Amino acid sequence: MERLTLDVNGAFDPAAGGLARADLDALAAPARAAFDGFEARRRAGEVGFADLPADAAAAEASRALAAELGRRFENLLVLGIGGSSLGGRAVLGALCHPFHNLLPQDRRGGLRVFFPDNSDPATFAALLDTVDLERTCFATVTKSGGTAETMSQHMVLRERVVARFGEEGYRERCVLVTDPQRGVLRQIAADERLRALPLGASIGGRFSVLSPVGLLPAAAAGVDTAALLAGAAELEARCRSGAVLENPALLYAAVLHLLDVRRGRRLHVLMPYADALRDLGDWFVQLWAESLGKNPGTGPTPIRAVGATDQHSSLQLMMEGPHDKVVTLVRVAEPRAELTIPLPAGYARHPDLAYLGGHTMGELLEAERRATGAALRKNGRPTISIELPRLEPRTVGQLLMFLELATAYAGGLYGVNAFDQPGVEAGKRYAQGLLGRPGYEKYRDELLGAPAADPALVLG
Ligand SMILES: O=P(O)(O)OC[C@H]1O[C@](O)(CO)[C@@H](O)[C@@H]1O
Repeated sequence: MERLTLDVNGAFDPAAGGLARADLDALAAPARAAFDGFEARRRAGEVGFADLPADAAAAEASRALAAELGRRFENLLVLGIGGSSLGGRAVLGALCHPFHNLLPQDRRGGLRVFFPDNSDPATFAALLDTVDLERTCFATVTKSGGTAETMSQHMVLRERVVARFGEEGYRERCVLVTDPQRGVLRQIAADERLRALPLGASIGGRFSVLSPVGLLPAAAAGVDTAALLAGAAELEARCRSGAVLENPALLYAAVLHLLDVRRGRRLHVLMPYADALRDLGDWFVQLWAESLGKNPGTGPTPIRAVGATDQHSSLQLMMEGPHDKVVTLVRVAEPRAELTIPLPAGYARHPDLAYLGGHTMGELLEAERRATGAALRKNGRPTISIELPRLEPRTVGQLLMFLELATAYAGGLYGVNAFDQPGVEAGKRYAQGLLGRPGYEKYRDELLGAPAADPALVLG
Protein backbone atom coordinates (compact mmCIF):
# COMPACT_ATOMS: atom_id res chain seq x y z
CA MET A 1 0.00 0.00 0.00
CA GLU A 2 1.18 3.49 -0.89
CA ARG A 3 1.57 5.06 2.50
CA LEU A 4 3.47 7.68 4.38
CA THR A 5 6.15 6.34 6.71
CA LEU A 6 7.43 8.10 9.81
CA ASP A 7 10.78 7.08 11.30
CA VAL A 8 11.79 8.80 14.55
CA ASN A 9 14.91 6.74 15.26
CA GLY A 10 17.08 9.74 14.47
CA ALA A 11 15.48 11.56 17.41
CA PHE A 12 16.55 8.78 19.78
CA ASP A 13 20.14 8.50 18.58
CA PRO A 14 22.48 9.07 21.57
CA ALA A 15 25.11 10.55 19.24
CA ALA A 16 22.52 13.13 18.15
CA GLY A 17 21.74 14.18 21.71
CA GLY A 18 18.45 12.43 21.21
CA LEU A 19 15.71 11.31 23.52
CA ALA A 20 15.57 8.18 25.66
CA ARG A 21 12.69 5.73 25.29
CA ALA A 22 11.88 6.57 28.91
CA ASP A 23 11.12 10.15 27.80
CA LEU A 24 8.54 8.83 25.39
CA ASP A 25 7.11 6.41 27.94
CA ALA A 26 6.69 9.30 30.38
CA LEU A 27 4.74 11.20 27.75
CA ALA A 28 2.23 8.40 27.18
CA ALA A 29 -0.42 9.89 29.47
CA PRO A 30 -0.10 13.52 28.25
CA ALA A 31 -0.15 12.28 24.66
CA ARG A 32 -3.30 10.32 25.29
CA ALA A 33 -4.82 13.39 26.94
CA ALA A 34 -3.88 15.51 23.91
CA PHE A 35 -5.50 12.95 21.64
CA ASP A 36 -8.63 12.74 23.79
CA GLY A 37 -8.85 16.52 24.05
CA PHE A 38 -8.74 16.89 20.28
CA GLU A 39 -11.26 14.11 19.72
CA ALA A 40 -13.63 15.72 22.24
CA ARG A 41 -13.50 19.05 20.40
CA ARG A 42 -14.01 17.20 17.15
CA ARG A 43 -17.06 15.35 18.48
CA ALA A 44 -18.45 18.62 19.84
CA GLY A 45 -18.29 20.03 16.31
CA GLU A 46 -15.80 22.74 17.31
CA VAL A 47 -12.94 21.52 15.11
CA GLY A 48 -13.87 20.01 11.79
CA PHE A 49 -10.78 19.66 9.59
CA ALA A 50 -10.29 15.92 10.22
CA ASP A 51 -13.79 15.23 8.93
CA LEU A 52 -13.35 17.11 5.66
CA PRO A 53 -12.32 14.00 3.67
CA ALA A 54 -15.76 12.58 4.39
CA ASP A 55 -17.56 15.73 3.20
CA ALA A 56 -18.44 14.50 -0.26
CA ALA A 57 -20.82 17.37 -0.94
CA ALA A 58 -18.17 20.07 -0.38
CA ALA A 59 -15.73 18.18 -2.57
CA GLU A 60 -18.27 17.76 -5.34
CA ALA A 61 -19.31 21.42 -5.19
CA SER A 62 -15.66 22.48 -5.59
CA ARG A 63 -15.15 20.12 -8.52
CA ALA A 64 -18.33 21.24 -10.24
CA LEU A 65 -17.51 24.93 -9.91
CA ALA A 66 -13.93 24.33 -11.05
CA ALA A 67 -15.20 22.46 -14.11
CA GLU A 68 -17.59 25.28 -14.93
CA LEU A 69 -14.82 27.88 -14.69
CA GLY A 70 -12.51 25.65 -16.70
CA ARG A 71 -14.92 25.55 -19.63
CA ARG A 72 -15.00 29.32 -19.92
CA PHE A 73 -11.65 30.65 -18.70
CA GLU A 74 -7.91 30.12 -18.95
CA ASN A 75 -6.65 31.76 -15.73
CA LEU A 76 -7.80 31.64 -12.12
CA LEU A 77 -6.55 34.22 -9.63
CA VAL A 78 -6.92 33.05 -6.04
CA LEU A 79 -7.28 36.16 -3.89
CA GLY A 80 -6.51 35.09 -0.34
CA ILE A 81 -3.77 35.21 2.26
CA GLY A 82 -2.45 32.91 4.99
CA GLY A 83 -4.57 29.80 5.25
CA SER A 84 -6.77 31.06 2.43
CA SER A 85 -3.86 30.78 0.01
CA LEU A 86 -1.05 28.60 1.33
CA GLY A 87 -2.92 25.28 1.26
CA GLY A 88 -4.00 25.53 -2.36
CA ARG A 89 -0.56 26.68 -3.36
CA ALA A 90 1.01 23.73 -1.50
CA VAL A 91 -1.24 21.22 -3.25
CA LEU A 92 -0.58 22.65 -6.69
CA GLY A 93 3.14 22.83 -5.97
CA ALA A 94 3.18 19.18 -4.94
CA LEU A 95 1.00 17.77 -7.68
CA CYS A 96 1.10 19.94 -10.78
CA HIS A 97 3.86 20.19 -13.33
CA PRO A 98 6.59 22.48 -11.91
CA PHE A 99 5.92 24.95 -14.71
CA HIS A 100 2.17 24.36 -14.87
CA ASN A 101 1.30 27.96 -15.67
CA LEU A 102 3.77 28.07 -18.56
CA LEU A 103 2.46 24.96 -20.31
CA PRO A 104 0.13 25.19 -23.29
CA GLN A 105 -3.48 24.43 -22.44
CA ASP A 106 -3.50 20.91 -23.92
CA ARG A 107 -0.60 19.86 -21.66
CA ARG A 108 -1.84 21.58 -18.52
CA GLY A 109 -5.06 19.71 -17.95
CA GLY A 110 -6.59 22.69 -16.15
CA LEU A 111 -6.58 26.41 -15.60
CA ARG A 112 -3.47 28.43 -14.93
CA VAL A 113 -3.69 29.32 -11.24
CA PHE A 114 -2.06 32.32 -9.57
CA PHE A 115 -1.89 33.03 -5.84
CA PRO A 116 -1.17 36.76 -5.47
CA ASP A 117 -1.25 36.50 -1.68
CA ASN A 118 -0.10 39.96 -0.72
CA SER A 119 -1.22 43.54 -0.95
CA ASP A 120 2.04 44.53 -2.61
CA PRO A 121 0.83 46.70 -5.49
CA ALA A 122 3.93 46.00 -7.58
CA THR A 123 3.09 42.31 -7.90
CA PHE A 124 -0.63 42.66 -8.15
CA ALA A 125 -0.53 45.41 -10.77
CA ALA A 126 1.96 43.39 -12.80
CA LEU A 127 -0.25 40.32 -12.63
CA LEU A 128 -3.33 42.24 -13.75
CA ASP A 129 -1.38 43.75 -16.61
CA THR A 130 -0.04 40.33 -17.66
CA VAL A 131 -3.10 38.08 -17.73
CA ASP A 132 -5.81 38.43 -20.33
CA LEU A 133 -8.75 39.60 -18.20
CA GLU A 134 -11.20 38.40 -20.81
CA ARG A 135 -9.99 34.83 -20.12
CA THR A 136 -9.53 35.27 -16.36
CA CYS A 137 -11.77 34.42 -13.43
CA PHE A 138 -11.02 34.91 -9.76
CA ALA A 139 -11.85 33.31 -6.44
CA THR A 140 -11.93 35.61 -3.44
CA VAL A 141 -11.16 33.37 -0.50
CA THR A 142 -11.54 34.68 3.02
CA LYS A 143 -13.11 32.93 5.94
CA SER A 144 -13.68 36.09 7.92
CA GLY A 145 -14.61 38.12 4.87
CA GLY A 146 -12.83 41.13 6.25
CA THR A 147 -9.15 40.55 5.57
CA ALA A 148 -7.80 43.85 4.27
CA GLU A 149 -5.14 42.38 1.97
CA THR A 150 -7.60 40.06 0.26
CA MET A 151 -10.46 42.51 0.06
CA SER A 152 -8.22 45.26 -1.32
CA GLN A 153 -7.29 42.92 -4.18
CA HIS A 154 -10.93 41.99 -4.66
CA MET A 155 -12.00 45.62 -4.83
CA VAL A 156 -9.25 46.58 -7.32
CA LEU A 157 -10.00 43.64 -9.58
CA ARG A 158 -13.75 44.03 -9.27
CA GLU A 159 -13.53 47.61 -10.50
CA ARG A 160 -11.48 46.63 -13.56
CA VAL A 161 -13.71 43.72 -14.40
CA VAL A 162 -16.94 45.69 -14.04
CA ALA A 163 -15.48 48.51 -16.15
CA ARG A 164 -14.64 46.11 -18.98
CA PHE A 165 -17.32 43.45 -18.80
CA GLY A 166 -20.15 45.01 -16.80
CA GLU A 167 -21.91 43.60 -13.73
CA GLU A 168 -22.88 40.41 -15.54
CA GLY A 169 -19.28 39.85 -16.65
CA TYR A 170 -18.16 40.35 -13.06
CA ARG A 171 -20.70 37.80 -11.84
CA GLU A 172 -19.42 35.27 -14.39
CA ARG A 173 -15.81 35.83 -13.37
CA CYS A 174 -15.97 36.08 -9.59
CA VAL A 175 -16.61 33.27 -7.10
CA LEU A 176 -16.25 33.40 -3.34
CA VAL A 177 -15.19 31.01 -0.61
CA THR A 178 -16.25 32.26 2.80
CA ASP A 179 -17.97 31.44 6.05
CA PRO A 180 -21.69 31.21 5.23
CA GLN A 181 -22.74 32.25 8.72
CA ARG A 182 -20.75 35.40 9.39
CA GLY A 183 -18.67 38.08 7.77
CA VAL A 184 -19.29 40.89 5.33
CA LEU A 185 -18.52 38.77 2.27
CA ARG A 186 -21.56 36.62 2.92
CA GLN A 187 -23.63 39.78 2.62
CA ILE A 188 -21.79 40.82 -0.55
CA ALA A 189 -22.40 37.38 -2.06
CA ALA A 190 -26.12 37.91 -1.55
CA ASP A 191 -26.16 41.55 -2.70
CA GLU A 192 -24.14 40.88 -5.84
CA ARG A 193 -25.62 37.43 -6.51
CA LEU A 194 -22.20 35.78 -6.64
CA ARG A 195 -21.55 32.06 -6.53
CA ALA A 196 -20.07 31.12 -3.16
CA LEU A 197 -18.66 27.93 -1.68
CA PRO A 198 -19.02 27.57 2.08
CA LEU A 199 -16.18 27.34 4.58
CA GLY A 200 -17.73 25.97 7.75
CA ALA A 201 -17.27 27.73 11.09
CA SER A 202 -15.37 24.73 12.50
CA ILE A 203 -12.68 24.89 9.78
CA GLY A 204 -9.92 27.34 10.69
CA GLY A 205 -8.11 28.99 7.80
CA ARG A 206 -4.83 27.16 8.29
CA PHE A 207 -6.69 23.84 8.56
CA SER A 208 -8.77 24.48 5.43
CA VAL A 209 -6.64 22.95 2.68
CA LEU A 210 -9.04 20.01 2.24
CA SER A 211 -12.09 22.28 2.15
CA PRO A 212 -13.17 24.34 -0.90
CA VAL A 213 -10.30 26.72 0.00
CA GLY A 214 -7.77 24.20 -1.30
CA LEU A 215 -10.04 21.98 -3.37
CA LEU A 216 -11.32 24.67 -5.72
CA PRO A 217 -7.89 25.79 -7.01
CA ALA A 218 -6.65 22.19 -6.99
CA ALA A 219 -9.58 20.95 -9.05
CA ALA A 220 -9.29 23.98 -11.33
CA ALA A 221 -5.66 23.11 -12.04
CA GLY A 222 -6.59 19.52 -12.85
CA VAL A 223 -5.63 17.77 -9.59
CA ASP A 224 -7.56 14.60 -8.73
CA THR A 225 -9.13 15.96 -5.55
CA ALA A 226 -11.05 12.72 -4.87
CA ALA A 227 -7.72 10.89 -4.57
CA LEU A 228 -6.30 13.71 -2.44
CA LEU A 229 -9.20 13.36 -0.01
CA ALA A 230 -8.98 9.55 -0.10
CA GLY A 231 -5.35 9.80 0.99
CA ALA A 232 -6.25 12.19 3.80
CA ALA A 233 -8.98 9.80 4.93
CA GLU A 234 -6.51 6.90 4.95
CA LEU A 235 -4.12 8.82 7.17
CA GLU A 236 -6.91 9.94 9.49
CA ALA A 237 -7.95 6.30 9.85
CA ARG A 238 -4.40 5.46 10.96
CA CYS A 239 -4.62 8.07 13.70
CA ARG A 240 -7.54 6.86 15.76
CA SER A 241 -5.53 5.73 18.76
CA GLY A 242 -4.36 7.69 21.77
CA ALA A 243 -1.39 5.30 22.12
CA VAL A 244 1.65 7.18 20.95
CA LEU A 245 3.21 4.21 19.14
CA GLU A 246 0.01 3.46 17.26
CA ASN A 247 -0.72 6.90 15.87
CA PRO A 248 1.92 8.39 13.53
CA ALA A 249 0.76 12.01 13.87
CA LEU A 250 0.69 11.69 17.65
CA LEU A 251 4.18 10.18 17.65
CA TYR A 252 5.50 13.03 15.50
CA ALA A 253 3.92 15.66 17.76
CA ALA A 254 5.18 13.89 20.88
CA VAL A 255 8.76 13.58 19.64
CA LEU A 256 8.96 17.21 18.49
CA HIS A 257 7.46 18.36 21.79
CA LEU A 258 9.88 16.24 23.83
CA LEU A 259 12.87 17.44 21.84
CA ASP A 260 11.79 21.00 22.63
CA VAL A 261 11.03 20.71 26.33
CA ARG A 262 13.63 18.05 27.25
CA ARG A 263 16.47 18.88 24.88
CA GLY A 264 15.94 22.55 24.00
CA ARG A 265 15.34 21.79 20.29
CA ARG A 266 12.71 24.45 19.78
CA LEU A 267 13.44 25.21 16.13
CA HIS A 268 11.61 22.69 14.00
CA VAL A 269 12.98 22.46 10.47
CA LEU A 270 10.93 20.77 7.74
CA MET A 271 13.27 19.88 4.90
CA PRO A 272 11.78 17.98 1.99
CA TYR A 273 14.17 16.72 -0.66
CA ALA A 274 11.76 17.67 -3.45
CA ASP A 275 11.20 21.05 -5.05
CA ALA A 276 7.55 20.14 -5.35
CA LEU A 277 7.21 20.35 -1.55
CA ARG A 278 8.76 23.81 -1.25
CA ASP A 279 5.35 25.50 -0.93
CA LEU A 280 4.19 22.84 1.48
CA GLY A 281 6.95 24.13 3.74
CA ASP A 282 5.35 27.59 3.75
CA TRP A 283 1.98 26.04 4.53
CA PHE A 284 3.51 24.08 7.42
CA VAL A 285 5.14 27.21 8.83
CA GLN A 286 1.77 28.94 9.19
CA LEU A 287 0.17 25.79 10.57
CA TRP A 288 2.79 25.19 13.24
CA ALA A 289 3.46 28.86 14.10
CA GLU A 290 -0.08 30.22 14.33
CA SER A 291 -1.30 27.11 16.12
CA LEU A 292 1.43 26.71 18.73
CA GLY A 293 2.92 30.16 19.27
CA LYS A 294 0.75 31.41 22.10
CA ASN A 295 0.87 33.42 25.30
CA PRO A 296 2.76 33.29 27.55
CA GLY A 297 5.77 32.81 25.32
CA THR A 298 5.02 29.21 24.31
CA GLY A 299 5.78 27.55 21.04
CA PRO A 300 8.42 26.05 18.79
CA THR A 301 9.63 27.97 15.73
CA PRO A 302 8.98 26.26 12.39
CA ILE A 303 11.53 26.72 9.63
CA ARG A 304 11.22 25.60 6.08
CA ALA A 305 14.16 24.39 4.06
CA VAL A 306 14.53 22.43 0.84
CA GLY A 307 17.12 19.77 0.13
CA ALA A 308 19.54 19.91 -1.52
CA THR A 309 19.20 23.69 -2.06
CA ASP A 310 19.54 24.59 1.62
CA GLN A 311 22.61 22.39 2.02
CA HIS A 312 24.30 25.36 0.40
CA SER A 313 22.65 27.88 2.68
CA SER A 314 21.19 27.25 6.15
CA LEU A 315 22.66 23.76 6.65
CA GLN A 316 25.89 25.16 8.10
CA LEU A 317 23.86 26.68 10.93
CA MET A 318 21.90 23.47 11.46
CA MET A 319 25.13 21.47 11.54
CA GLU A 320 27.30 23.61 13.79
CA GLY A 321 25.16 26.41 15.20
CA PRO A 322 23.24 26.31 18.47
CA HIS A 323 21.89 22.94 19.58
CA ASP A 324 18.33 24.17 19.28
CA LYS A 325 17.07 22.48 16.11
CA VAL A 326 15.56 19.23 14.96
CA VAL A 327 15.40 18.57 11.25
CA THR A 328 12.61 16.56 9.64
CA LEU A 329 13.93 15.24 6.35
CA VAL A 330 11.22 14.30 3.85
CA ARG A 331 12.03 11.73 1.21
CA VAL A 332 10.06 11.09 -1.96
CA ALA A 333 11.18 7.57 -2.83
CA GLU A 334 10.36 7.70 -6.51
CA PRO A 335 10.98 11.03 -8.25
CA ARG A 336 8.41 12.16 -10.78
CA ALA A 337 11.03 12.27 -13.51
CA GLU A 338 14.57 10.97 -13.76
CA LEU A 339 17.69 12.07 -15.58
CA THR A 340 20.88 10.08 -16.01
CA ILE A 341 24.05 12.11 -15.69
CA PRO A 342 26.17 11.52 -18.80
CA LEU A 343 29.96 11.50 -18.66
CA PRO A 344 31.44 13.46 -21.53
CA ALA A 345 34.62 11.83 -22.83
CA GLY A 346 36.83 14.68 -21.74
CA TYR A 347 35.49 14.57 -18.15
CA ALA A 348 36.37 10.92 -17.48
CA ARG A 349 39.92 11.74 -16.50
CA HIS A 350 38.73 14.16 -13.77
CA PRO A 351 37.94 12.00 -10.74
CA ASP A 352 36.27 15.01 -9.05
CA LEU A 353 33.53 14.83 -11.68
CA ALA A 354 33.79 11.36 -13.18
CA TYR A 355 32.15 9.71 -10.14
CA LEU A 356 28.87 11.45 -11.08
CA GLY A 357 28.74 9.87 -14.55
CA GLY A 358 26.13 7.13 -14.93
CA HIS A 359 24.27 8.02 -11.73
CA THR A 360 20.85 9.58 -11.94
CA MET A 361 20.06 13.01 -10.52
CA GLY A 362 17.55 11.25 -8.25
CA GLU A 363 20.37 9.08 -6.88
CA LEU A 364 22.38 12.21 -6.21
CA LEU A 365 19.49 13.85 -4.34
CA GLU A 366 18.85 10.70 -2.31
CA ALA A 367 22.53 10.29 -1.44
CA GLU A 368 22.55 13.90 -0.26
CA ARG A 369 19.50 13.34 1.92
CA ARG A 370 20.97 10.23 3.54
CA ALA A 371 24.34 11.83 3.97
CA THR A 372 22.94 15.05 5.43
CA GLY A 373 20.83 13.13 7.96
CA ALA A 374 23.80 11.02 9.03
CA ALA A 375 26.08 14.04 9.29
CA LEU A 376 23.53 15.97 11.36
CA ARG A 377 23.17 13.10 13.82
CA LYS A 378 26.91 12.54 14.03
CA ASN A 379 27.21 16.24 14.84
CA GLY A 380 24.79 15.92 17.74
CA ARG A 381 21.68 17.06 15.86
CA PRO A 382 18.52 14.92 15.98
CA THR A 383 16.57 14.16 12.84
CA ILE A 384 13.20 12.70 11.95
CA SER A 385 12.40 11.05 8.66
CA ILE A 386 9.15 11.12 6.69
CA GLU A 387 8.93 9.11 3.51
CA LEU A 388 6.37 9.18 0.71
CA PRO A 389 6.54 6.47 -1.96
CA ARG A 390 5.90 9.09 -4.63
CA LEU A 391 4.14 12.42 -5.07
CA GLU A 392 0.59 11.71 -6.10
CA PRO A 393 -2.74 12.97 -4.79
CA ARG A 394 -3.20 10.11 -2.32
CA THR A 395 0.18 10.46 -0.68
CA VAL A 396 0.01 14.26 -0.60
CA GLY A 397 -3.42 13.98 1.04
CA GLN A 398 -1.81 11.73 3.66
CA LEU A 399 0.99 14.21 4.30
CA LEU A 400 -1.42 17.14 4.71
CA MET A 401 -3.63 15.29 7.17
CA PHE A 402 -0.57 13.95 9.01
CA LEU A 403 0.77 17.46 9.63
CA GLU A 404 -2.65 18.89 10.53
CA LEU A 405 -3.32 16.16 13.08
CA ALA A 406 0.20 16.47 14.48
CA THR A 407 -0.44 20.20 14.96
CA ALA A 408 -3.71 19.57 16.76
CA TYR A 409 -2.06 17.05 19.10
CA ALA A 410 0.94 19.32 19.64
CA GLY A 411 -1.47 22.02 20.82
CA GLY A 412 -2.61 19.66 23.56
CA LEU A 413 0.96 18.76 24.51
CA TYR A 414 2.00 22.40 24.72
CA GLY A 415 -1.17 23.22 26.64
CA VAL A 416 -2.36 25.83 24.13
CA ASN A 417 -5.43 26.27 21.97
CA ALA A 418 -4.16 25.31 18.52
CA PHE A 419 -7.23 26.74 16.83
CA ASP A 420 -7.11 30.46 17.52
CA GLN A 421 -4.64 33.24 16.65
CA PRO A 422 -5.27 36.20 18.94
CA GLY A 423 -1.73 37.48 18.49
CA VAL A 424 -2.25 38.56 14.89
CA GLU A 425 -5.03 40.98 15.83
CA ALA A 426 -2.96 43.73 17.46
CA GLY A 427 -1.13 44.69 14.29
CA LYS A 428 -4.34 44.52 12.23
CA ARG A 429 -6.02 46.97 14.63
CA TYR A 430 -3.19 49.48 14.35
CA ALA A 431 -3.17 49.23 10.53
CA GLN A 432 -6.92 49.67 10.31
CA GLY A 433 -6.67 52.65 12.68
CA LEU A 434 -4.07 54.23 10.41
CA LEU A 435 -6.35 53.74 7.42
CA GLY A 436 -9.27 55.40 9.19
CA ARG A 437 -11.56 52.49 10.00
CA PRO A 438 -14.41 53.83 12.18
CA GLY A 439 -14.10 52.63 15.78
CA TYR A 440 -10.33 52.13 15.44
CA GLU A 441 -9.34 55.73 16.20
CA LYS A 442 -7.86 54.82 19.57
CA TYR A 443 -5.40 52.40 17.93
CA ARG A 444 -4.31 55.10 15.48
CA ASP A 445 -3.93 57.58 18.33
CA GLU A 446 -1.96 55.06 20.38
CA LEU A 447 0.40 54.42 17.49
CA LEU A 448 0.86 58.04 16.53
CA GLY A 449 1.15 59.08 20.18
CA ALA A 450 4.02 56.71 20.88
CA PRO A 451 7.18 58.45 22.18
CA ALA A 452 9.14 60.15 19.42
CA ALA A 453 11.90 58.05 17.91
CA ASP A 454 15.47 58.91 18.94
CA PRO A 455 16.94 60.59 15.82
CA ALA A 456 20.41 59.37 16.80
CA LEU A 457 19.24 55.86 16.08
CA VAL A 458 18.16 56.69 12.53
CA LEU A 459 20.91 56.79 9.92
CA GLY A 460 20.42 57.80 6.35
O1 LIG B 1 -9.41 33.68 5.55
P1 LIG B 1 -9.22 35.00 6.20
O2 LIG B 1 -10.28 35.29 7.21
O3 LIG B 1 -9.11 36.08 5.19
O4 LIG B 1 -7.88 34.97 7.02
C1 LIG B 1 -6.63 34.83 6.40
C2 LIG B 1 -5.58 34.48 7.41
O5 LIG B 1 -5.50 35.53 8.38
C3 LIG B 1 -5.32 34.98 9.67
O6 LIG B 1 -6.50 35.13 10.35
C4 LIG B 1 -4.27 35.72 10.44
O7 LIG B 1 -3.05 35.68 9.81
C5 LIG B 1 -5.01 33.51 9.42
O8 LIG B 1 -5.30 32.72 10.51
C6 LIG B 1 -5.85 33.24 8.21
O9 LIG B 1 -5.46 32.07 7.56
